[in-house]
Amino acid sequence: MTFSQQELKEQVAKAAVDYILPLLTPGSVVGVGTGSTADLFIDQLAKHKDAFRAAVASSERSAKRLTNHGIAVLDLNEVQTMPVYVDGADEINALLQMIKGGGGALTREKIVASVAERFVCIADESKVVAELGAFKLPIEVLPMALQSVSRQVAKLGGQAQLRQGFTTDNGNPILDVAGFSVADARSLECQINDIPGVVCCGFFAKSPATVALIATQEGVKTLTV
Ligand SMILES: O=C[C@H](O)[C@H](O)[C@H](O)COP(=O)(O)O
Repeated sequence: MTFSQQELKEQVAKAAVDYILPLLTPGSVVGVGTGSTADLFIDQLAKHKDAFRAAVASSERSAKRLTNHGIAVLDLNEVQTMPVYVDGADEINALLQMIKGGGGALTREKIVASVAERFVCIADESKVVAELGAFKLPIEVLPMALQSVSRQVAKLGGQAQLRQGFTTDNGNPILDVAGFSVADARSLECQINDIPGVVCCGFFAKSPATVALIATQEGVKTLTV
């Protein structure tokens, strides 16, 4: 029997809830990511509403899904710490460094994750890569800096393309950048962050995941560094 990608995502969403439940108390706030895998995690988390107090969402989309399940959603400014942040990824390597932002939520994801004690990445095995970079790197940019950032990105070896018809929850456009050589994702993340006008880039390399739960045809595997 071969599991579909959707079934693998469902399996890892369930595994994520099993993983985080021992970390929660009735007063805990859970950090919640964005995307199709995070959606399934929210659906599973909703079965355990008594195990925690509330959630902080990394997007309007996730906030709505949480609220629809009757889970209280707090503004991040109301929260000092969270035991865990759970989110998907577009790519993840053996160091648990990721590319995120395929859904455009990268900036809020990075912010919410930074407040949590652990980042639990949940993904199906198609997201695991030897080297980051086949997935175009999303960069959230201030509108006035689209062209200047694109030129700076070209100097770093990337070809930037505006994500058409899309603005983030913060009201900004996204550049999707192909062609980077990503031998050192951490260094490249810092270089991109330093470009004036960049709000956030989709590398999560300086602060990788704490643990990755990866759904495979042989079951959910737990990866740590
Ligand atoms: O902005 C979107 C997020 O970074 C997602 O975590 C990422 O795109 C993975 O999404 P999915 O679980 O739908 O593949």
